[in-house]
Amino acid sequence: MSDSDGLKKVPSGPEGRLISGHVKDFQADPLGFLKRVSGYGEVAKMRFGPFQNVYLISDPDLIKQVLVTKQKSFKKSQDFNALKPVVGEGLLTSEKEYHMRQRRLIQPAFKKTNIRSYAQSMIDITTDYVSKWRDGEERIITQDTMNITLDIISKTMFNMEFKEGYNIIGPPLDTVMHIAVKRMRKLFNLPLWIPTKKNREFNKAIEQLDAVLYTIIEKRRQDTEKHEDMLGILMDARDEEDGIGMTDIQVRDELMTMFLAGHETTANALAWTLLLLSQNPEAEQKFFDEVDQVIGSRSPAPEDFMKLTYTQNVIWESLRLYPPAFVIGREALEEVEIGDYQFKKGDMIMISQYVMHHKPEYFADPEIFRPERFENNFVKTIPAYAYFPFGGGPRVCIGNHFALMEMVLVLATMAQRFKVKLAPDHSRVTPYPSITLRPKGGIRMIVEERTPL
Ligand code: HEM
Repeated sequence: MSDSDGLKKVPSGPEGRLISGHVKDFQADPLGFLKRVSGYGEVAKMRFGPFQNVYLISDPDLIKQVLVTKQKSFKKSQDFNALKPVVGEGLLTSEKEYHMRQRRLIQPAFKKTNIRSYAQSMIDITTDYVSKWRDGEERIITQDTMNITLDIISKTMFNMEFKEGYNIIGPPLDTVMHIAVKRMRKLFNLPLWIPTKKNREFNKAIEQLDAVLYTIIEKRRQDTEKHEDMLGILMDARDEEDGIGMTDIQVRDELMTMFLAGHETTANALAWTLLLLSQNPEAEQKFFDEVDQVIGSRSPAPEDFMKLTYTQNVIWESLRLYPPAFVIGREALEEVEIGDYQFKKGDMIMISQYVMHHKPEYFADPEIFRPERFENNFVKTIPAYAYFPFGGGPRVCIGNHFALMEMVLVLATMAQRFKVKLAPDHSRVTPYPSITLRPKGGIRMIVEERTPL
């Protein structure tokens, strides 16, 4: 059986507006809207603008088909084009053979053994950062986690120190991100060569970032010493098949991609985790007990990561409730069957980690923060792609191990000295879906000194 759209099974969905379809509903409350739409079934239909059909897929097996088994029939959704002026043809935005080649070249920088060597920087940066915290002071914790993760990515990528890194890259990166998010959300953007105020601001910030990155690359090209940071690994990488390395433009695109993909996601996850721990005293106590038992009063060490198993589960549970990447988009490159559904070339597919991670079929009491649920290989007991904070298939997050290790070590290093609690006059913290899922308006917390056992 097939309907007029050529679909074998016919998805339903909410009534949309005549011209704009569901764009306004999505923009007004992306999370609430996606949750509502998923109620229409494993595949639900929406429309963005007059002609763009969009389907939300909320079944683990169908998700696996899109991300893994039939991934060749899809490309990343068009909204990623808004990021191209920033990240060029970096891993996040490139496609097909080009993407596969870049991924092969970059993968060694993320091998577990290499990530281990970044672990000490993660600990040192956090230790140094929290050494300036004062007992009882109120801090904007979302800003702190952003500073720490930006510092970590600057240091592990090209050995750049925090002040240097943040002062020159932070402000233009903020401008670029702010405008890029707006461009991603709009149905239509004026081309960047039209000199509107926003376009001029955007282009200027990109020029500033480029100036910094090309100077660093140029310096490295002239430097004969071997460097163990990510930039060193990227610049030394040679393709197994043709023996060719990356051009300066490719290195620049990949560095910008790592900055963009590699700090805001982790910063938000850390901020959510600190909030969740402060709201769940039992879990918080278990977490402190583990940190005290494993690390005590000595300096944290990279090997502690493997022993901090409860802390790892705290992170998994936080990524479940507030997945920083809350939705993945794909566009069909050709007619393709997914389960009993047939999609047409140009159809857009949405897959939402936020929706899937809150489903009671897979997660009992889905709104409750319970790190223990991840014990005993829990993820293996639910269908693959019911839980996937880092995506899946050939485009799975390349920084997944890096991020997990970073979050565990940052959290444990902080907890060794401080406990945080929400500022008493704080209103309820709600998620704000920007490119990543941020705590709306930031989080202010009081930091209290604690003494490890
Ligand atoms: C909690 C932290 C993080 C989360 C939740 C996260 C999530 C994701 C997800 C869901 C994707 C797949 C997007 C898609 O399929 O469309 C992705 C891709 C990517 N992530 Fe992450 N990420 C995190 C941290 C990082 C870090 C620390 C780095 C780098 C140091 C990084 C670099 C990348 C890159 C380069 C891609 C593109 C990979 C490709 O397409 O080949 N991410 N990330």
